[in-house]
Amino acid sequence: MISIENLHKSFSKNQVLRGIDLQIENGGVFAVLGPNGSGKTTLIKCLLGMVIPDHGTIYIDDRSIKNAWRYRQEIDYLPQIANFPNNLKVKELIRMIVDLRERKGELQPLVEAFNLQPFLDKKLVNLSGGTKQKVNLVLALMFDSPLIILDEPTAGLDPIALLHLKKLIQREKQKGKTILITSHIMSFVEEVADEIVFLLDGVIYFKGTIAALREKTDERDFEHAIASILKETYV
Ligand SMILES: Nc1ncnc2c1ncn2[C@@H]1O[C@H](COP(=O)(O)OP(=O)(O)OP(=O)(O)O)[C@@H](O)[C@H]1O
Repeated sequence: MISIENLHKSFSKNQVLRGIDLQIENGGVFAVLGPNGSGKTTLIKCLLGMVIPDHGTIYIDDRSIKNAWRYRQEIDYLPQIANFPNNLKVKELIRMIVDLRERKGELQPLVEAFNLQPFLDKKLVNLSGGTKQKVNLVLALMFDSPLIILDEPTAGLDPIALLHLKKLIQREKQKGKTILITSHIMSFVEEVADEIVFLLDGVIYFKGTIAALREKTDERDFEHAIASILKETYV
């Protein structure tokens, strides 16, 4: 279980997280939502130890992550923007990540799902944006960790790849894993998420099911429910 208590993070005068309290139970798909710049990636990076919070504590399975690092071995992560050396071939990149993680990983079914076989000998610089995203998804899903964090996983994917991604997320969920996702694609969130966590003004505005959000906002569907919250912030 992830437990976050009173988390604060500012970048100079920009107070991004202003007291996040959040509990994520083990098992299920949780979508972290919020407008651009609301701090979704910052929150995720705090969980991964890539951003150090100014204040507050994060526990994963009852252990504080402060000054710990081993816990990261049990997390698979798809960054929003992955910056790998462009002159590497896809198969070289995969081998490098396998070596770094010192785990074997299950590669072939994912390569097949995303139809990446023809690209394994190609350099990253020569791949399209969507193909790069498929490679990054393979790297994020191949290690069978109990916690998977996917920052904007649908970015650039064609409809077939999107279908495979949804299937893979369901498959990982059925194994009892906890999957955190950020996305601005509401139809995707509606299909895959068990619960949503909505970040607004640096705090958790809402955590619960989509049905509960519809009720809270008195809107007939998910997209309108989200729009009604966002409208308040755009005024
Ligand atoms: N390393 C950094 N240095 C300075 N400011 C940063 C840094 N990282 C994030 N920020 C700022 O923090 C705020 C939140 O950014 P973050 O990327 O967490 O938002 P987000 O909710 O993920 O946005 P989006 O939906 O656009 O991906 C933004 O104003 C951003 O400019």
